[in-house]
Amino acid sequence: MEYVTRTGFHDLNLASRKAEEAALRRYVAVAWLETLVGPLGISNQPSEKEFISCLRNGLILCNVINKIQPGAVSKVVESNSHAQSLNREFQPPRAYQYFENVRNFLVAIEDLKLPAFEACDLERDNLEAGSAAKVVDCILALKSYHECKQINCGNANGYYKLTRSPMVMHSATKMQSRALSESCRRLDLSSACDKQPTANGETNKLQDTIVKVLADHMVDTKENIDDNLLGSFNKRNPDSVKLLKKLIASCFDEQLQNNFPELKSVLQDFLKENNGSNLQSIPMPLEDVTSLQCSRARMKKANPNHRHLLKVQEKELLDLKALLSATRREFEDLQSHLQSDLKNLGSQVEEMSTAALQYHKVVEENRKLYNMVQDLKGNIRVFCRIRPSFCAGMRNAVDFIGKDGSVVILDPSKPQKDGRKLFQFNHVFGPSATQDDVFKETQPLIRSVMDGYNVCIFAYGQTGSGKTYTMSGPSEIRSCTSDNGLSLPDATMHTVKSTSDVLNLMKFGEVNRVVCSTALNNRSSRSHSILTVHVNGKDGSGNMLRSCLHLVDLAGSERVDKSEVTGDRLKEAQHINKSLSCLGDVITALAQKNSHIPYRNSKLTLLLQDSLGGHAKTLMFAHVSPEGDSFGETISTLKFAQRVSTVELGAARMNKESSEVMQLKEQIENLKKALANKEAQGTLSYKIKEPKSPFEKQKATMERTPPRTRRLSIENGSSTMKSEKATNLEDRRGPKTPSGPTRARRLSLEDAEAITKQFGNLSNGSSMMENYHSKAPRSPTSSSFQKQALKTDCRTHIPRLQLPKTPDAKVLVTEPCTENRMTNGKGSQIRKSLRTTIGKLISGSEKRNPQNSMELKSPTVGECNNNDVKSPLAANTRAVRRQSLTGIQTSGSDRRSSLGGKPNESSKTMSDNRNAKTPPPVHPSSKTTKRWM
Ligand SMILES: Nc1ncnc2c1ncn2[C@@H]1O[C@H](COP(=O)(O)OP(=O)(O)OP(=O)(O)O)[C@@H](O)[C@H]1O
Repeated sequence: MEYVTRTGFHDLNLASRKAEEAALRRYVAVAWLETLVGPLGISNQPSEKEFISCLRNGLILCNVINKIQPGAVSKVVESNSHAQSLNREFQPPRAYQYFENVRNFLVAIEDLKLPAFEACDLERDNLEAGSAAKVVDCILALKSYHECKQINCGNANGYYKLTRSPMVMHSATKMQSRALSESCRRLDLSSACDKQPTANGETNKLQDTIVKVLADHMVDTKENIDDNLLGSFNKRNPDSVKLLKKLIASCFDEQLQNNFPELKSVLQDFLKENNGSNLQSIPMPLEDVTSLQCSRARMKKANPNHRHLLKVQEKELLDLKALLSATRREFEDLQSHLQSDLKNLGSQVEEMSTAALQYHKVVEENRKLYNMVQDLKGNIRVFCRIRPSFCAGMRNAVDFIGKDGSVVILDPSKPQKDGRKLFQFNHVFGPSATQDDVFKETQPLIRSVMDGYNVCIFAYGQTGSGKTYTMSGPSEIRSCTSDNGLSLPDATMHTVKSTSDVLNLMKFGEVNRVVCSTALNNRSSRSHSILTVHVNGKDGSGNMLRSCLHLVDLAGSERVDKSEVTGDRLKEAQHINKSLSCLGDVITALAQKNSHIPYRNSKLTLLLQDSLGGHAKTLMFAHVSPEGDSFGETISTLKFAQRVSTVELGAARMNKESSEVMQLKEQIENLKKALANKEAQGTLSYKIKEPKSPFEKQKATMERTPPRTRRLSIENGSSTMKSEKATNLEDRRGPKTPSGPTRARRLSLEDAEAITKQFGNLSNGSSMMENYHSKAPRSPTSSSFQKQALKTDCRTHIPRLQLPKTPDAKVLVTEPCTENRMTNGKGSQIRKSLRTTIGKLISGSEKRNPQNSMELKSPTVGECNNNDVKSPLAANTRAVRRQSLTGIQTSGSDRRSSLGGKPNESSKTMSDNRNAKTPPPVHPSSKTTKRWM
């Protein structure tokens, strides 16, 4: 083993020395040639290849020999650049011409008896071993000859010495070649190895392997391992990289890798820098340890900045690694935080949804409780408002206003004690109360409207007491219309979406309201004004809520002797007072719980029937003027208000329609359509002759529905213009007619009811507004009386079943006949389904909407219908039928009768039907008219 190692080093030494010597000789030869012919254009330490290339054209050689021995080569083929510039057509010499140069040079050399070489030695790119050395020897021999000739003054024969030993030349040119020697020595492996003691067996083994590979390489390439090799590494010469890889592959094994980690890292860095290859993919990187150590030492010396940079970079790398791991940790923390946050969020959302559900429940509960409180407070409430006095010097009739709703009125003409009268109301607004104060107290009722209750707010009081001011606000926007330009337009309904829509509509209504100056009020309203806001909405469960708000600004009662009105104004005053007197009668009857309530005596009371005796919530503003001379009117007003406050209304009821009812209605509509389609197809041949004239119509109706004629005779009988007999008849029928909510009203507002509304504080909910406008009072016999019939029931928006007016109704009437003629069973099924559905609807929630069903009158049905009514003339069947059509409840009613009776009395009244004895009618103009006029 020891032997092998020594041999290896010997070979390496030899090869290295040979290579060094060859390089040195080339160096000397080039240096000498340049002294004679100038720069050769190659490095001073040329490789063999470079050296040969430089001499290949023989030009330098010829010039040199001609300088030493003038005329040795007589003709030299030149590539003269000067000649090129003069002659544009100059052609560069061809290769064979250059060959002449070489040949002539070699002839001259032979003549001088100097060692020559072969011309082909200059021609090959791949040099054979020793071929370049021959050229170098030749040149160095020529040099010696020249030197000798110089020493012997031109005679060199026998004195020159062939300097084939490089060591001699080395010593001779020691000073010049110091730099080259240094660089060669750096890679002189043998000398380095000699200095490095072997650390252990593995190091020796590694060294041997490296030396062997390098020696082979040097032998192969005839080059020493010098800076050229390093240069070629830097130029990424594939040969040098191949060498390196060979070294790595052949010498480096796993164990060595572990023993020389530093070597490995340096080698990796080197390859990365110079070849871009990744040593990870190279199985065993290797470098001579000694050489590596030398390199590193050199690196330390030559480039301390790099070392520093490397250290800094290593440090940065470590920092980055630390940062990376810290970031990873942070990322993991964040991830876990995110997870927990998401969990929390989920649970919070769950909680929120639960809370939302709870909230809805609480809101619902709150609504119930709120309305319960309202019920307890009483569904009819009375507020008194006293307007500011206009006469500063006059004695005030209002003596005291208590915060508990009490007010003391003082008779100015009587001594203090006797003249004092105490009244108690739900609230009293003094002269200083603002509209805001009033609204604050009124607002809860608005909320009730949104909850589905019907609400009526009306202002009552003598003329000029401030009714319009309360209902419409301080804005004086009313316009006076000329006396003869009055009109009574039909009530119209408009969709409103915002407060401004409402206000615009109010302005529109105000224009139509008659206002004129009297001795008591220079802007006296000559009509009642009613603004109705219909609210439709859906609650959370999909139930439909329908409600309405009546805002009623009554025309003021006035003593005509005081108001000093004449002509049309006088007529207006009479009608105003008459309708107010009717209102008083109704209130009195309600307060006394009479079985008969004379709603029909006036359009006003008919209009307010639902509010006064139904299931609505009612608020009355009693307005009084504080002046002493109004004492009488004030007392009247307050007494009336007191009476109103004693009225017990039935429990307010929400107008809620379940989704089931809605579905049934929809079903009915669909069935109606299907039936109409059937008719259109001509399967029904029987048709009822349509009455043409109004008289015929009426007659037809009478014939078809004799009993209902009376119930539906509101158009005819409700007018105060009817004969007293007729009025009394109507009054008698009063208790027998359906109660408020079960009745559809057809009104002809022939009275002095110019109706205009104002409602500015509803801010949400979709609503419909009806404006009821009426002319100033006309003659009761006016021909327009019939034309101006208005439908005013707040619930009239529920889709109607106007069967008698539609082809469907006809079908119902002729049902048995048509059914017999049906050729297929489809129509029959449809009708059956329709009847079932209608039956369900009527007997269910539809009881609240009698107007839908009241028009389902078909007296002949019983006679013809074989399917549903077995005995058409049976009284009980008709009663049931009538009940279902009119919505009158025969039993089970838990509400107080709107007619003032008790629940069981009510039902008794119903069951007693028309045979019930009613109290004698109270003529509206008997007492109260006097009181007001
Ligand atoms: N609270 C009040 N504050 C200030 N002025 C008021 C108040 N109430 C009424 N007025 C004024 O009194 C006058 C009469 O009021 P208003 O027209 O409202 O009475 P009215 O009862 O509607 O009369 P009529 O029945 O004749 O129409 C108006 O000029 C009005 O501005």
